[in-house]
Amino acid sequence: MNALAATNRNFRNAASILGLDSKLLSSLLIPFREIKVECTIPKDDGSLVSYIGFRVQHDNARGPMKGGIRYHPEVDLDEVNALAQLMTWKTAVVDIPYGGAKGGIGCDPKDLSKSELERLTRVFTQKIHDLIGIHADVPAPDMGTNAQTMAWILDEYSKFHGHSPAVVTGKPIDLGGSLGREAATGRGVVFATEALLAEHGKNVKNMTFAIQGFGNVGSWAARLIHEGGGKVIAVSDISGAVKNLNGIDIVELLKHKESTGSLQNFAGAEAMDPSELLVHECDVLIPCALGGVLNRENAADVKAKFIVEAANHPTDPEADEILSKKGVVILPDIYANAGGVTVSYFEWVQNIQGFMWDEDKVNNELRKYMTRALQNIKGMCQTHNCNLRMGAFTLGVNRVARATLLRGWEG
Ligand SMILES: NC(=O)C1=CN([C@@H]2O[C@H](COP(=O)(O)OP(=O)(O)OC[C@H]3O[C@@H](n4cnc5c(N)ncnc54)[C@H](OP(=O)(O)O)[C@@H]3O)[C@@H](O)[C@H]2O)C=CC1
Ligand SMILES: O=C(O)CCC(=O)C(=O)O
Repeated sequence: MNALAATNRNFRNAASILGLDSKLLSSLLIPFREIKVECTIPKDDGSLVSYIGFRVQHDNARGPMKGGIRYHPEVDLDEVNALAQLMTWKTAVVDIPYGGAKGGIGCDPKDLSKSELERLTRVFTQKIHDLIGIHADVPAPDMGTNAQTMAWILDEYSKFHGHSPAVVTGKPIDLGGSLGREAATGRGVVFATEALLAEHGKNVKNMTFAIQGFGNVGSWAARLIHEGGGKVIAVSDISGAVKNLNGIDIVELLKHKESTGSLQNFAGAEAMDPSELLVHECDVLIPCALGGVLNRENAADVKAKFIVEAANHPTDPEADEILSKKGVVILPDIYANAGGVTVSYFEWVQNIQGFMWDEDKVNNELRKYMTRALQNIKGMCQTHNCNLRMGAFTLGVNRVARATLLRGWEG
C-alpha cells in the first residue's frame, strides 16, 4: 500500500470513529492545492538537467500551511500528498496554529554538487514563491535538505518579496534560525519516548535501542539517548549497519561518520545486515529514515516492545495490524516526530516578534508541548477505546474539523 493510500486509510478510520459527516470528510481529505513544477538547471559541466518539484498545500483551517521540503529520488506527487496530509494532523496534535503542507524534488542530492543544489533550490523557489509566504505556507527541511537549503530559499524568496526570515524555518542561526531547531526533531523523539516509557514504569536508562537512519533526526535521537544513559545497540544509514550489544559509543560514531562519511569500518561496533536492524532484539526500535520500512514482510519478526516513529509513515497499515496483535506499542509519527515542526513554530514566532529565545527556553517549551500532546492523545484513546495511532489521528482530525466548521461554508 503506498503512503497516500495508507494515510487516507488512517484518516478515514479516525473520521469514522469521530462520526464525521461525509461532506466534511471529503473536504478535509482533498488537498487545498497541488503544485508541480519543472526545474531545469545547468550542471557544472554545462549540460542541462531537468527535475520535477512538488509542493502540496493540504489544509489551512488552523493557520498557515507548514511542512518540510524533501530531496530524494523517490519523491512523487502521491508521497508528497501523503506527507502534506500528515502535517495537517501533526500540527493539530501538538496544537500549534498551522495547517499542513509538504514539498519535494525527485533528485538524488548526493549526485549533485553544492552549486548544482543551490541552482536547483533557487529555480524551485522561483517557481513557487508566489504561493508560499509567512502567513500562507512556510517550508522547512526534511530528508535530503538542511539549514543551507533554507538559506537559499530565504535569499531567493527575498529577491521577490523583500527580506522575509519567517518564510522558512530550520534556517542557519545567522539568518534568524532558532537555537535548538537542528536538534529539535530528535529531541522531541526522546521527550516522547521518555513520556511513553514513564507510562509503562520504565525509563531510557538501561533500555536498548535500535535506530534506522543516522541523519538529522537519527543522529540527534541517538546522541540524546546515549547522553541519557540508554544503550544504542544498532544503527544504520544508507552505507550499512553496525551493532554492539554493550552499547555503541555514539559520540565516537558521530566523529567516525563525520570524518569518513559512512558508518562502515567503525572500530567500536561490528557490521550487520541493514535489513536485520529492524528485526533485531531490542526494547525500542526507532525508524528515522524512509517510509514503509515496516511492512507485512518483516512485521511478524520485529522483536522490539516499543516502536517510536521518528520517520514519517515508517509503518504500513498491514504491519500496524500485525504489530498491534503482537502487543507492540507504537508511538505514531504525527506525534513522535512533531518536535521539529514545534520548534519551527517557535522559530517563526521569534522571527515575527524580532526577539531571540535562549536554547533552554526552546527546549523547555518543546518538552511542555510534547508532554501535553501525549496526555491529549491518551484522552482520545480512552474516550474512543483505540490505540495510540488512532488516538493521535482522532485528536488531530477533530481539531481541524472543528476549525473548519467554525469558519463556515458561506461563499
Ligand atoms: N528533519 C526534520 O526536522 C524532520 C524529519 N522527519 C522525518 O525523519 C526522517 C529522516 O529525516 P532527516 O533525518 O531529516 O533526513 P536526513 O536526510 O538528514 O537523514 C536521512 C538518514 O536516513 C538514511 N537513509 C536513507 N536511506 C536509508 C536506508 N535505505 N536505510 C537506512 N538508512 C537510510 C540516510 O543515510 P546517509 O546518512 O548515508 O545518507 C540518513 O542517515 C524522514 O522520514 C523525515 O520525513 C520528521 C519530522 C521532522
Ligand atoms: O519543521 C517543519 O516545518 C516541518 C517538519 C516536517 O517536515 C515534518 O514534521 O515532517
